[in-house]
Amino acid sequence: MTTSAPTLAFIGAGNMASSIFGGLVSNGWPADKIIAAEPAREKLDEAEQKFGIRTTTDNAEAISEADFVVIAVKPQIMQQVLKPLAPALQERKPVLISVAAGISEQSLSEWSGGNLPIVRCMPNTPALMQQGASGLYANAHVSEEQKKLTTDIMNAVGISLWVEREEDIDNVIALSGSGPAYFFLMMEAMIDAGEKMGVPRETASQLVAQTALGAAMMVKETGVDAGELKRRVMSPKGTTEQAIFTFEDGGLRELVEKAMANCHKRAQEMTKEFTS
Ligand SMILES: NC(=O)C1=CN([C@@H]2O[C@H](COP(=O)(O)OP(=O)(O)OC[C@H]3O[C@@H](n4cnc5c(N)ncnc54)[C@H](OP(=O)(O)O)[C@@H]3O)[C@@H](O)[C@H]2O)C=CC1
Ligand SMILES: O=C(O)[C@@H]1CCC=N1
Repeated sequence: MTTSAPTLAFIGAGNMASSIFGGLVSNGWPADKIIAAEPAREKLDEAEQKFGIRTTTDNAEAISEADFVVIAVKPQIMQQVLKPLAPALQERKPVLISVAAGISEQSLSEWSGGNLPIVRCMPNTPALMQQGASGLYANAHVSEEQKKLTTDIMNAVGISLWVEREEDIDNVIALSGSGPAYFFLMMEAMIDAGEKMGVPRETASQLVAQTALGAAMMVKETGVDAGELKRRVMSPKGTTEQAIFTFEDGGLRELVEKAMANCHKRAQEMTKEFTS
C-alpha cells in the first residue's frame, strides 16, 4: 500500500480490531495512517508498541481525520458509543464500517445521525495472519470507489466477499465470523486426545496445527471437494475410516448443522435485542 492509503480510525482496539490493524500493518499498510481509540490506555500502549500505529483515548479525535471508521466495540455498547460520535461523523462523513454482530444497518444509521455510507463487515480473527475471511454489505450511500477501497482494506488481511442482502451477514457469522472457534475447538480436542495418548502437548499441538493448515490449503488450492479429499485419506479397511465412522455415528454432521443454526439464530435475536 502506498502513502496514498486512506486514513483508518478504529473505535475499540480489542480482539477483532487489533487482528485487523495488526494484519494491515504486517502487510505494509502505513502505520501512521491508522489510529485506534478506546478508553483503556494499556491496550493502546500495547498496540502502539506492537504495530507502531497512532492511538488516542478520545474517539471523536480519531474520527476527525479518518476516511474510514471501523467501529469494533461489543454490540451491547454500540449505541452508547456511537450516538455521541454522530456530530464528528456527520462533520467528516467517512465510511462507517461496523464489524459488530447483530447490529443492523438501520440502527447504525440512526445512531450515527443518518445518511452516512455504512458497511457492515463480518471479519474473523485470522485477519491477524492476513488469512481472514470477511463478508461485506454496503448501504445505498456507499459509492463504487468506497466499495473498492473497503475491499482493498479487507483484502489486505485475507479475502472478502460482498453480499447483496443484509441478512446474509448472519449466514457469514455462522460460517466464518464465528468459524475459527469451531476449528480451534476441534484442534483443542485433538491436542487433548493426543496428550492422553502420551504425546507431549507441544508436539501434539504442532502436528495438529500443521495438519489443519495443510488440509485447509488442499481445499483452497486444489479445488477438489472436501468430501473427496476426505475419501482419499480413508484407505479401505484402514485406520482413518475407523475415526470417520466414529464421527459419523456420533452425529457430527447434525451437530455442526445445529451449532451453526444456533449461531445464526443468536445473531438474529441480537439484531432484535439491540434495535432501539
Ligand atoms: N472476536 C471475534 O472473533 C469477532 C468479533 N466481531 C465483532 O467485533 C466487535 C468487538 O469484539 P471483540 O474484539 O471480540 O471484543 P473486545 O472486547 O475484545 O473489543 C472491544 C473493545 O472495545 C473497547 N471499548 C469499550 N468501551 C469503549 C468505548 N466507549 N469507546 C471505544 N472503545 C471501547 C473495549 O475496551 P475494554 O476492554 O477496556 O472495555 C475493547 O477493547 C463485536 O461487535 C463483535 O461482534 C466480529 C467478528 C469476529
Ligand atoms: O461471538 C461473537 O458474537 C463474535 C461475532 C463473530 C465472532 N465473534
